[in-house]
Amino acid sequence: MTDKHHQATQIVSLGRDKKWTKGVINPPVFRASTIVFETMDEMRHAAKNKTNGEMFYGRRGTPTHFSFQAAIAELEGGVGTALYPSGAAAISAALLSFLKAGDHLLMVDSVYEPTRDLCTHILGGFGIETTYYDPLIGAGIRDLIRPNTKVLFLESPGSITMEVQDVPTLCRIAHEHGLITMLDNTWASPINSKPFEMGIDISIQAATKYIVGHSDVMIGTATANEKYWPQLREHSYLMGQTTSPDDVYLAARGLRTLGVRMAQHEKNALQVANWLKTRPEVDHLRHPAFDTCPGHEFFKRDFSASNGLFSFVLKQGDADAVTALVENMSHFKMGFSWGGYESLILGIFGIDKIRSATKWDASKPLIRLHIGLEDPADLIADLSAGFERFN
Ligand SMILES: Cc1ncc(COP(=O)(O)O)c(CNNC(=O)CNC(=O)c2ccccc2[N+](=O)[O-])c1O
Repeated sequence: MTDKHHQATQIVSLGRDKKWTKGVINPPVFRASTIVFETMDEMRHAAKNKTNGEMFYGRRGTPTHFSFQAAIAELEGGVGTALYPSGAAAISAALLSFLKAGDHLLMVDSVYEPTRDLCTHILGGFGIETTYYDPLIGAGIRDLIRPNTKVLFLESPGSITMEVQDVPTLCRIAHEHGLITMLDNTWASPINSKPFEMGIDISIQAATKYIVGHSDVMIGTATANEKYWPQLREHSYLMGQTTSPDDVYLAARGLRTLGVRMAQHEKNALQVANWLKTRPEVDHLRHPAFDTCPGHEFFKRDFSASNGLFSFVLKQGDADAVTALVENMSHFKMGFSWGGYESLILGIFGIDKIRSATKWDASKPLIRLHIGLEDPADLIADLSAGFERFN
């Protein structure tokens, strides 16, 4: 389990090796395509070391990238981190780095919808078959594994319906069959769960969210263990994946306050969630730290803290009532994404239509909240006024 004190110190110091920072606190922004060399020996040396932190060509990275990659890899507990222009790019690149025509992919049914669409509209076209599984399947995953199954993909918790998966059990069974395990670890961020300690081979972050923390950069990361890092790194490079050093600088800047921001998001969210529990309109909370959330027992075992993102289900309400609830808020804004300092609210419909292995009761509306850094009393007052409009 995470040593939170040591981790707080790690977050301040990681990636600030003088070979990259040149002595300044925040690694400078090195913008590059061409890197020039004085001699043929220098070029040969760079080519030989192009994959271990030496400058070779812009797409291989600059000290700005190397610093952030080292920080994320160490925080997640992996060997190497590849960077991508978005979380969705990290997901697609990780899958395409290891899947080929004829392979079979096991994908969690509660996955972020665009990931589901990637499987349907792109991987399917490449002859890669996807089977969706119940996020709470646990050891039952064994029955879905085929001779051509190559990857088991997890997202825990699911970013809308919040089911927490039994990651260690799923990884153990996947490895008995030689599968590669990939986890969309965005909700935990690199600090609130340790995917490689649970048996994950590749951990993916939509760093766009909590790592950046200010809703102003799109960026993704994929971190691999020793066995899969060379292939992830090289296949991502060959697919042309690269990130702007300016975006990497802003992500690295966000990383330094990740711990303190996440703690405040968690504290604020728990206060709002406990108030929602008292509301007669609420059927149940889907917040991993509450026992009404599927997989709550796995949250208690595998996570060191929660954050600001959770959902709740209303006992009833049609689209007009939900619209009245979520519109005209003073502090909650409606927007896709989460993990910034601002509070967001989404009334999400049609979840039953993006499920293949599980059933979703669409008669009860789901509201997803991202609890930001505002005063929780203001957020509760906002929601209270929303319920007045709802009723
Ligand atoms: C768990 C997880 N994993 C990957 C990504 C993609 O990251 P990126 O945005 O940097 O590409 C995300 C992005 N999250 N974005 C959101 O939650 C906003 N919602 C949506 O984009 C969306 C899209 C289609 C349908 C429904 C939703 N929705 O969540 O409401 C994520 O939540």
